[in-house]
Amino acid sequence: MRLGPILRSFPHIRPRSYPLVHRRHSSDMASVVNKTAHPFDKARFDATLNRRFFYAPAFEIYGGVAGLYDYGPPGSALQANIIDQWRKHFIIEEGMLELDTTIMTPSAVFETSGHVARFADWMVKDTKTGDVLRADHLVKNVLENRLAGDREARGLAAAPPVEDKKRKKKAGKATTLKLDDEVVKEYETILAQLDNYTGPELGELCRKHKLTNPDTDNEVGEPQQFNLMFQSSIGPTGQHKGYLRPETAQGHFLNFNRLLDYNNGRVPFASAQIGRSFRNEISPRAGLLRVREFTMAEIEHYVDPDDKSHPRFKEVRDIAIVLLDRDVQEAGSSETRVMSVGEAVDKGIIANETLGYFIVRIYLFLVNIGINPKRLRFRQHMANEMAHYATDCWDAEIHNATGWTECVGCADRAAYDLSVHSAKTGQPLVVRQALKEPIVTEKETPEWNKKNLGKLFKKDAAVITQLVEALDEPSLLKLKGELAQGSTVVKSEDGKEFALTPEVVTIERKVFKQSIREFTPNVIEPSFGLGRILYTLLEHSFWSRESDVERGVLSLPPVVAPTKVLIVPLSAREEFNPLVQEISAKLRKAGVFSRVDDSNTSIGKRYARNDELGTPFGLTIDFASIPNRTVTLRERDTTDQRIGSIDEVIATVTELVDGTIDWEEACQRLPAYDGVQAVAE
Ligand SMILES: Nc1ncnc2c1ncn2[C@@H]1O[C@H](COP(=O)(O)OP(=O)(O)OP(=O)(O)O)[C@@H](O)[C@H]1O
Repeated sequence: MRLGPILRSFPHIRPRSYPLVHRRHSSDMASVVNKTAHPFDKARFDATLNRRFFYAPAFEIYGGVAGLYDYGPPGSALQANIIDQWRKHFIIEEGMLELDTTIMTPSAVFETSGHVARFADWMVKDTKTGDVLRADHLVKNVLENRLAGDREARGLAAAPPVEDKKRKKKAGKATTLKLDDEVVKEYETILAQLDNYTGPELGELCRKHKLTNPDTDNEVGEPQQFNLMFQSSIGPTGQHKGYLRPETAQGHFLNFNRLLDYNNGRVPFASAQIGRSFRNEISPRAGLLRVREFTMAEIEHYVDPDDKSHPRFKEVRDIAIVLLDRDVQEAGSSETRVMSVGEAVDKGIIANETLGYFIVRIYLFLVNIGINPKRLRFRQHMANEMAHYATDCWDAEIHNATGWTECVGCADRAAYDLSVHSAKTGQPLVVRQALKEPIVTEKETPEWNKKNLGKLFKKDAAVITQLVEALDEPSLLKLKGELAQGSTVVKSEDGKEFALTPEVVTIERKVFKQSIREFTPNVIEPSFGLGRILYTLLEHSFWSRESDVERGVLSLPPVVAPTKVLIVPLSAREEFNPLVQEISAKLRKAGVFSRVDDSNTSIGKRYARNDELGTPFGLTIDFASIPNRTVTLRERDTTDQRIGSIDEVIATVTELVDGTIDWEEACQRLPAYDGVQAVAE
């Protein structure tokens, strides 16, 4: 993939900040750090996140509620740093207009947007226990399980586990059965097209393939729609229905006229918003990947429907991305291909330049914060899957222990939202553009004698005017000819006939000059779920050293790491305090977030604890530090240590955190630490 040119175009993504090609991910950690890494262990990973309080079930001491989580200190800091990068990458780099709109929304808004009628998933009920399952998830889980069982029975390499062991066991005897080749093909085809099925089709699949509730092995009933919005009421009367928003987008659209005015009446421009959204998910079981309350970051980019080119597209057109396009999925396959975004737009695979531009910008953002590009793909929506108004839609999917998960949606929503809100409220939500050259047109135009029209036709006058004004050019010409002969007849929809004469109406050819063009802009919408990104980033960053498999390391890039530097005094003796305070103050002044670990435990344990928290650098103050004013600098992934004067090391670590230098450059500045000074006690 060619990243050089694009990195030069977007200055805050510094090519030298842990260069993208050298990014550390759990899957290729061994080659990066030149040490042996232990394979990813989901159970150990989950235990580490829980122990270090990245996040935990909300209301835990009351038993918790499925799909609701609280973030602890490292999780909150990581999320804040991801948001900070998002704001720099999108809002600042692209000059977007930021919003903060309300969560509680009156019902009328979601009735108009279509959410009340259609923001729903298909659910099925266990016929005996009444347990509720999401229909498409049931099909996916059971078929994936059967395929995994088939691979096991054929003695092929076991597929990555799709569910935890307990559920897998419950999912039935089928898990170890060898399947017919045609059945395997059929299951694979169903899975490739899963998002394309309607509710009744999912019901048919359950019946045909005898798909039962994996927890109980009981049959399930017919799929029914379940609306995912949380309903509430606004005010004390209970008469004003409201909803917690399930996305932030409507808040953008309703402020369109003010935003347009703020942007001096010109398109293209984009609004951006980071905030909470709520979805009453049917059965959330996948940790942060499917929750009922989550933070979204959404962009609405307003563009001329007749010109969806993007002024900066040339900066990104050579960047290659992994695509899984619609045709491939509809043919029952999930084979991806690598293609430059320029080629994908030229060939019409991606609908337009603006959509292509945002797909690449999403890719760069994700890779910059530490997502492994080898586990990132863009999947196009299939025909049935796409909202009826959308013209093209691509999901950034990130691979993780549960498979591929949509983390960012990127859709061309056409003019749908602005048009429906405008029609409902009577407020024009349009752009008026002064034309450089006025458009001059000639057309046949009815000229009415209002006095005669009223006298002759009384209350029917309005109907007649409407009938004639609605005629197209050839019909008006025909009318003109008939009037020239003396009279004509027009017919209303209910069959009533009206005879017209030149005393009432004449048709004349007139010249019109149009100097303003009015249009409803189209909207390209990148929509990010920050919790899914945060979770997959943690997974991609987690690994264990072969020398200490019990302990994990989170190789988060410094730019998002919750704490950037750990200050570790070798001993808790008082004489270390002045240096600890001096170093802390200097790091604060340099804008580098640090923490001191002066706990009464071995230095190795303190480092190990902070490796699990993803802290990229450690500064050790030892007994030689006091007379020599030296300090050692440790890098988390390699565990290499260098030594230098306090000021030299602080300057170096500041640049490492900013991303202006990488570890190799730091090593050229600071000599290796041979351990001699530490024992000079
Ligand atoms: N229940 C959820 N929990 C966490 N994040 C979510 C959830 N639903 C949506 N998101 C995030 O919001 C983004 C935009 O929402 P969108 O409406 O496109 O998702 P979706 O298609 O409904 O997702 P899914 O098909 O997985 O339910 C998603 O890409 C995802 O990152």
